[in-house]
Amino acid sequence: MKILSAQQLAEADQSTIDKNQISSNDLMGHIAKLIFDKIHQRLQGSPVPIKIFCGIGKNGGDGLALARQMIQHGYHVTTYVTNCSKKRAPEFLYHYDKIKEVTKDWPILLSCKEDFPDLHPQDIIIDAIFGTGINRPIDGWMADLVHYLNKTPAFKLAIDMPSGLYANTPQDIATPIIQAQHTFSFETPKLSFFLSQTGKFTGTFEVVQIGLDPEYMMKAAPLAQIITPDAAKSMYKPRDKFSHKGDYGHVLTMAGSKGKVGAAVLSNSAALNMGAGKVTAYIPAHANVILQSSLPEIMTISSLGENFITDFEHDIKDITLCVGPGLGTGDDVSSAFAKALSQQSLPVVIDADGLNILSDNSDYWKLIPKNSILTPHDGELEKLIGQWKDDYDRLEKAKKLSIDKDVILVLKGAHTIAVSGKNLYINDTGNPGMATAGSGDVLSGIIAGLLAQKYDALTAAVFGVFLHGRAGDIASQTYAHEGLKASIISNFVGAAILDLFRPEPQQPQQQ
Ligand SMILES: NC(=O)C1=CN([C@@H]2O[C@H](COP(=O)(O)OP(=O)(O)OC[C@H]3O[C@@H](n4cnc5c(N)ncnc54)[C@H](O)[C@@H]3O)[C@@H](O)[C@H]2O)[C@@H](O)CC1
Ligand SMILES: Nc1ncnc2c1ncn2[C@@H]1O[C@H](COP(=O)(O)OP(=O)(O)O)[C@@H](O)[C@H]1O
Ligand SMILES: [K+]
Repeated sequence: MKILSAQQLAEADQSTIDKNQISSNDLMGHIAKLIFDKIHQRLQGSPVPIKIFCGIGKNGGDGLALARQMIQHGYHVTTYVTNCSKKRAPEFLYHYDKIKEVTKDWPILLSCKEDFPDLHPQDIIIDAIFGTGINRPIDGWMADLVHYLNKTPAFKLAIDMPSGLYANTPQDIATPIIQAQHTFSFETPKLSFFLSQTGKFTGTFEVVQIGLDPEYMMKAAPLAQIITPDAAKSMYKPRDKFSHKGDYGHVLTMAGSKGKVGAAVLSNSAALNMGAGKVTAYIPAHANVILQSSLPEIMTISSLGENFITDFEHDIKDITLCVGPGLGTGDDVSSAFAKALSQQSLPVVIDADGLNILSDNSDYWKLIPKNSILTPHDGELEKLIGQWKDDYDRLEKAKKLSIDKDVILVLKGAHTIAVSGKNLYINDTGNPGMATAGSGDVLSGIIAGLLAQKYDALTAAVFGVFLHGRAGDIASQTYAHEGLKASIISNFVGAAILDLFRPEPQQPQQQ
């Protein structure tokens, strides 16, 4: 699913109106009905007090159109209008007028702090103050209103976006922004929903397909794409009946050091769980027994170094190299890392200490095969690209590195983002239970497992991240977030694959 900018969404809106010969007012009425249906499905006519706060732009118009639907269906609605400017959108004025048809209670105008209504914890607050048209921080008494709404424990539902949040440009998050519990986002989510500084303001979010012009949507160059379950499913390659293990590649991991052999166990085991035909662990000598007894399915090659890998010699052909988990960064390890890389021509996976070695030895960049996949968390990323000003700067710097070095970056986080040149692929699976030691090692093994099975590098990165997160989601239904461990996530990779083919849950019937 494409993520478009606020400007593109406004153009798509205009193009829809132009082509379908639907007026902007009617489109807004249509959207209000879609949102009403979703709210009605949950509230089922409950007499809970609903307070809708409307701005004076189109977002406010959406709020007024929704208020009309809700009043018509017998909900207890009070509508407020933030009277902050004389410059009211025509759509706002139209729906402001239309509300007269369903109620004698004219919307209450708010112009200063003294006008703020009493709020109660059981109220439902609908935020339709600003949407994608916000162009500066909210200030004055409107800032007080946002703080006032944020202070109440009442449930806050944002229309299109939490007011105050920008869709796709940097902002100071200390400025007033509605903290919503849930957001209905029109047509696509906005880029800010997925970034660590701004994503928290939406609460959970849901995309409402409002039927914007398909031609515009198809042609528009996205800011980023979200990997949907359907997209992930289309990446899957089923196995051939008459295949053998040689058809599914050979992962060779270069991982582990004294005290961090578990990292090697986790990445090797994940490569197997992902379906690599063969897996060999290249490890420090002391780790041999540990690997052989914990993973009977793998083969091992011991380095001469007892506690660290100090060299790289093997006689197997056509390997997919996965290097870095728990490796250490000493001089001997670094030269073994360089030697391993210099023997590769196909994409490799570089994680953890592999990335740290690379940051310390810029001349090693030339050894990295084109389309290799680098999987930094933010600490490792900062060493690679330097400090960033904000989340958008982080993405720009990552794009530059990806282009300059011809590699794919997997920026790990709550929404992991794969960066391939100027293209961004955002992951929407996973949960905070995955913030646990070793879950990144599992990801590196999964991606290497896919590369070995001849998934192209970008697919291996994007699909691997999707499956890793989905495995964590399915496992957390049994283990809760707290009980998730990296090895459990790894053991649920198969369940994540099966889940790709689970039938869609039936939507409840509308009344
Ligand atoms: N394609 C789409 O995405 C569609 C969007 N619609 C709605 O239209 C919204 C965008 O509408 P608008 O462009 O009218 O924008 P908004 O409703 O977000 O408000 C913009 C108005 O507020 C003013 N303003 C901006 N920042 C302000 C601030 N900090 N303090 C005070 N005033 C400020 C602007 O000058 C402008 O007058 C979307 O969020 C959505 O709710 C739908 O109704 C139709 C389809
Ligand atoms: N809050 C979260 N929500 C979803 N996924 C998460 C969250 N926190 C971490 N993860 C995922 O868990 C993994 C952690 O990797 P990493 O930090 O390298 O851990 P380690 O070094 O312990 O292996 C990444 O894939 C990351 O995307
Ligand atoms: K809003």
